[in-house]
Amino acid sequence: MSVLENKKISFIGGGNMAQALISGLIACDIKPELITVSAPSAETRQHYTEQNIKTVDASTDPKAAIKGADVVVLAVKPQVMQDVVSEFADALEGQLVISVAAGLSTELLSSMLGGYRHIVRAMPNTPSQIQMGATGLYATDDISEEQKQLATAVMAASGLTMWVDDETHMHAVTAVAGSAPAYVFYFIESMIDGAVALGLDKEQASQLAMQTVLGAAQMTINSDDSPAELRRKVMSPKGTTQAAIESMQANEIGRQIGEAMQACYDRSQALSEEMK
Ligand SMILES: NC(=O)C1=CN([C@@H]2O[C@H](COP(=O)(O)OP(=O)(O)OC[C@H]3O[C@@H](n4cnc5c(N)ncnc54)[C@H](OP(=O)(O)O)[C@@H]3O)[C@@H](O)[C@H]2O)C=CC1
Ligand SMILES: O=C(O)[C@@H]1CCC=N1
Repeated sequence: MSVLENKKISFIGGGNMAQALISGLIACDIKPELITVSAPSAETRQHYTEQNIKTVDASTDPKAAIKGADVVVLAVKPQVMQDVVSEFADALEGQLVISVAAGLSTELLSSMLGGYRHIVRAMPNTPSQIQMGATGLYATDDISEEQKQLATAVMAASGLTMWVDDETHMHAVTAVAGSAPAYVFYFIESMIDGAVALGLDKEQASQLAMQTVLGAAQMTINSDDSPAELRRKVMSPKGTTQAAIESMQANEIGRQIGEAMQACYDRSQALSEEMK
């Protein structure tokens, strides 16, 4: 029997990340009737009503999503987290709380929730929408093995899950998973622009770039070779790929990606400081 069987899961916030995770749950045959979304705007609520998901008007009845829930997923922006959770913190009665907010530590979340301790921190990414997500998870010693299994099941509906045992590693998870789809989209955008500059039309350029990234990513998963070895197998000596890779190396693209990830990591740390 699935850990999620008959579990009621409430989402506080119904934006991009909530929708991605809900899509995963529904694809795993979780009944929409067991899911509730709390959001202030009628437009967002309507979007979920159309999927047969229960909704709650966060501005008039913020505690309604908490009552009877087994799991409460906090999916609002870090900057509004304190205001949002203070509306319902005193209604929590042992539910597992999973926060997907960037930067906010379990200690800070606990203090925002008036000392509540059943909190798991998760950092998913938007490919969760197609069950191809990658989620890092962290729990304090207050979380039982059963609660960890429940948190794993909620997030695994959308893809890969990985627990870290040092909370500071959640900043690195954000840099390599949470924010990282955006780097790949940016890379694809740039490849399309490059191919258009070289004379292909946009449709041709898009199809070739997207299929190439998909194929290369799948190869890194299926192959016993490391990404570096796979790269070398494309590079014929004095061939076309060598010319491209040498251009990238001359421009220190690898170092620049590392710097971008450091900026992501630093911003994740700074968010936590700003919210204190
Ligand atoms: N987007 C991503 O790729 C990722 C995001 N995250 C984290 O997920 C969280 C949400 O991000 P994202 O989904 O992108 O943000 P969005 O802006 O798409 O969604 C935020 C949601 O919060 C809702 N909201 C605002 N005020 C309240 C309130 N008082 N009560 C209930 N809901 C409220 C909004 O409601 P309404 O629609 O009605 O305005 C909206 O649905 C953030 O903390 C972010 O760090 C984590 C990993 C990846
Ligand atoms: O950009 C952000 O802050 C959020 C967290 C990770 C992905 N999106």
